[in-house]
Amino acid sequence: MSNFASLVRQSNLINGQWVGADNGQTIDVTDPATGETIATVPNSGQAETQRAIDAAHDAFPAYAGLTLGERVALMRKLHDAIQDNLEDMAQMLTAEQGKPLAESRAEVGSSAAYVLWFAEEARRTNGAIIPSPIAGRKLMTTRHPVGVVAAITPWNFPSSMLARKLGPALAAGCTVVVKPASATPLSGLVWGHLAEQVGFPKGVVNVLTGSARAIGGEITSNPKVRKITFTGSTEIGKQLLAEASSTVKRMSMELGGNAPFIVFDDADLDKAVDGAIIAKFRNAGQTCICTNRLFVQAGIYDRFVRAFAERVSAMKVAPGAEDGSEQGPLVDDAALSKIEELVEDALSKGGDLVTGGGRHDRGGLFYQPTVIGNATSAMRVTTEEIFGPVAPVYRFESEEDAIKAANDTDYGLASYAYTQDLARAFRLQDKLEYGLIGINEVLIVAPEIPFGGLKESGLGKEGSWQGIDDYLETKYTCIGGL
Ligand SMILES: NC(=O)C1=CN([C@@H]2O[C@H](COP(=O)(O)OP(=O)(O)OC[C@H]3O[C@@H](n4cnc5c(N)ncnc54)[C@H](OP(=O)(O)O)[C@@H]3O)[C@@H](O)[C@H]2O)C=CC1
Ligand SMILES: O=C(O)CCCC(=O)O
Repeated sequence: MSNFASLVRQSNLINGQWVGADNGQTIDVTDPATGETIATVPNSGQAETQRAIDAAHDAFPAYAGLTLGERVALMRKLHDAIQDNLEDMAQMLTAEQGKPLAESRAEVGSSAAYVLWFAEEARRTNGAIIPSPIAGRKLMTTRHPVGVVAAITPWNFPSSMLARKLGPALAAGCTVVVKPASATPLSGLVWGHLAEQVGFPKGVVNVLTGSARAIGGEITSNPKVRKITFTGSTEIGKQLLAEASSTVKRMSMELGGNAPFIVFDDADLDKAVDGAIIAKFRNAGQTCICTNRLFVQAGIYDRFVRAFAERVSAMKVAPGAEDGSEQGPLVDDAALSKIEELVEDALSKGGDLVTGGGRHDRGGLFYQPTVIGNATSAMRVTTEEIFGPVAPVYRFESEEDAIKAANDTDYGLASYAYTQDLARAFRLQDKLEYGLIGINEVLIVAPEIPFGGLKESGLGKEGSWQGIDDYLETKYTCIGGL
């Protein structure tokens, strides 16, 4: 476990106590690059979840009652603690998730940045004075923390996805129950450790691992939970929305994507290739804003595919902790099998294998960075989230055709386009049905921006001035008889 051993927590944090599962069972945490078990965490269920929710509920009045200055000071300390432990947290992330160390460092750095951003946003949770239409009345709104928040996070960005939820929740004055993904629980449990270390009162941050169904079932049905914030698959998101309807909770959903990456004839070819490499292969393609479909205009298609494939075939595939690794392993066997199926399907339907197309010589969960040319809408990769290092490239003729194809999906999270035509860029802004649009740029996420999907990609925004709104209730008060 090397350097990060001191940060590893192998128990749940419930009401300030580090405890195992009631049944004593554990889940193995493995390094996807080697298959080795690096830790075990509790396999908790409904009863532990109920206790964590009770703890958060009991801690809420006192925590919400802290002065703004006290809350901001705690948030700043949490930010500093993440910065101080950045390298170890990054190594831990790579060990359990597999992404290259450089990407893990960026993710943990961005986690700290979210905490700082929301510490500052807490100062701006203003209410309003409303001009009264009737004499003798004062009308006003005030804003209040929603109460207990449950955060369910995915394995692909186990640190920053939590930062976007814990940051606004704690800044707003909410208390939290966190359920990290079973594949990457250490990067979630460490937040409990750091929160405790910097002085958040017991019960404010609770973290528990275990059965998704049992923990999720308690979270959605327990009336003490006032808000659920989830990042993960659209399938589970829909299930949580349905289950939580019985207790009418606030819901924030960051779900799947099917990002188009459109290259027009007038694009700067080198920049488009650079962008496509990052947008497709970051985290081995396991990012909800990763490019799923590359649409390339006929006039530049051959040159783009040649240049792109050349770069793709030169990528260094290696364990994330190895120097210069550009693509690590996939997260698990299911992910690997799914990629194999999708590639087989695309090739059987006329796809042209330009590079890659199979398991990597490194064995285990490593897959070759892959480019498939002449992709068509009949292929599964057109409608399904690939979540792996496979790039299908489609040829198109006109801007209208590209926009139509790009929007032809139930998803609406991220989209990218390369063009040097300014008017076209603005047309794309209007016409692409996506929550995030990158024109000539792919690294478009930051704490300052509202991250969130349209259509079946989600509900609500994380980050930006909007990111704290979902953690606050607005109350309206009318004072009459003045
Ligand atoms: N939009 C995104 O960022 C992500 C998209 N995905 C997409 O989803 C596919 C499947 O990945 P997967 O990890 O299974 O994603 P899931 O949506 O299943 O998992 C995300 C989180 O939800 C939890 N969860 C799963 N089932 C339930 C439930 N019934 N109630 C409450 N919580 C639940 C998981 O717990 P546990 O880990 O214990 O199962 C995990 O913490 C990926 O291949 C990808 O296409 C996946 C992750 C992130
Ligand atoms: O898409 C995701 O799964 C999270 C993206 C986070 C980032 O780009 O920093």
